[in-house]
Amino acid sequence: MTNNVRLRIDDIHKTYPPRKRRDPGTEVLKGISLDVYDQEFLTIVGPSGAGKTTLLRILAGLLEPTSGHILLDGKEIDGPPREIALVFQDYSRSLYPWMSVEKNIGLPLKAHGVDSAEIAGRVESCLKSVGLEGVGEKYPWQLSGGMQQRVAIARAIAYRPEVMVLDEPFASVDAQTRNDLEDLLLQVKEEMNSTFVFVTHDVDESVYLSDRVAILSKTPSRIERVIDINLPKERNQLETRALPQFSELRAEIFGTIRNLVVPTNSGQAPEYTI
Ligand SMILES: Nc1ncnc2c1ncn2[C@@H]1O[C@H](COP(=O)(O)OP(=O)(O)OP(=O)(O)O)[C@@H](O)[C@H]1O
Repeated sequence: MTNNVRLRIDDIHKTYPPRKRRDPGTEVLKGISLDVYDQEFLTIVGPSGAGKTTLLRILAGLLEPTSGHILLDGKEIDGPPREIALVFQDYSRSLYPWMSVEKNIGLPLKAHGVDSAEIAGRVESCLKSVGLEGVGEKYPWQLSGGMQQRVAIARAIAYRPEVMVLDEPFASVDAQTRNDLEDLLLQVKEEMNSTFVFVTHDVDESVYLSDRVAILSKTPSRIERVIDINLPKERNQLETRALPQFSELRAEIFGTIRNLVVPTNSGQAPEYTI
């Protein structure tokens, strides 16, 4: 992580328009400001429905904010910038079932005019990076869920993005695959020096992966807190998660979210899902 700001989220407000008469609309984001530094891994967590996906879609240029600005390297974005690659939770919808794995990975490159020899080289090396050598000619439906999500990650990294934006990418895979994919992301980050913006419901995952964790408040949301994850840079599923600082950080994040959902003096049992 450097001190250079890669993405600036500047006073973003978002109100979804009314869906029917008398509906006042849904105010989701209320003044979100946050700098994302070059080469950092920033994770956004918060109560369910806090607007995490809304914020990611805005910063990837897929959704217009009601007001505010997103600056990438100091320039305002007004559509999906080519420097940003996206990975969503639902890999079954993000891969085209009628295209082979290699065609799926090469598609965005082709769309940007990269020549076919270069595409073939990048597809091969990215499949290798995600541990899927030799599956290029298969179709997504011939692969397990975890493998399909690896393909989606390979497609994003083939693009060599400056910024990778990932919305709960591991929510639909089993626990072991999830841990493997977490380590894969950290390895990709090291190799590519990219900046990562990640959303998860899993507090432990946020601590394990991140340099910083931003916690959104309830809707209409603001940034409630940003927590520095001062863990050793080298992460390891067994050792890192066993560190006392790891437990302290997760307790701090859980505590912050719990207080957002149930006031501490309410006497109620906490009822929240994140
Ligand atoms: N297109 C839309 N039109 C109207 N309201 C919407 C739309 N998309 C999302 N919302 C509402 O905005 C709020 C925030 O949704 P969003 O999906 O951004 O939250 P989230 O924090 O990602 O949720 P979750 O934690 O459940 O994944 C929710 O109340 C949702 O119902």
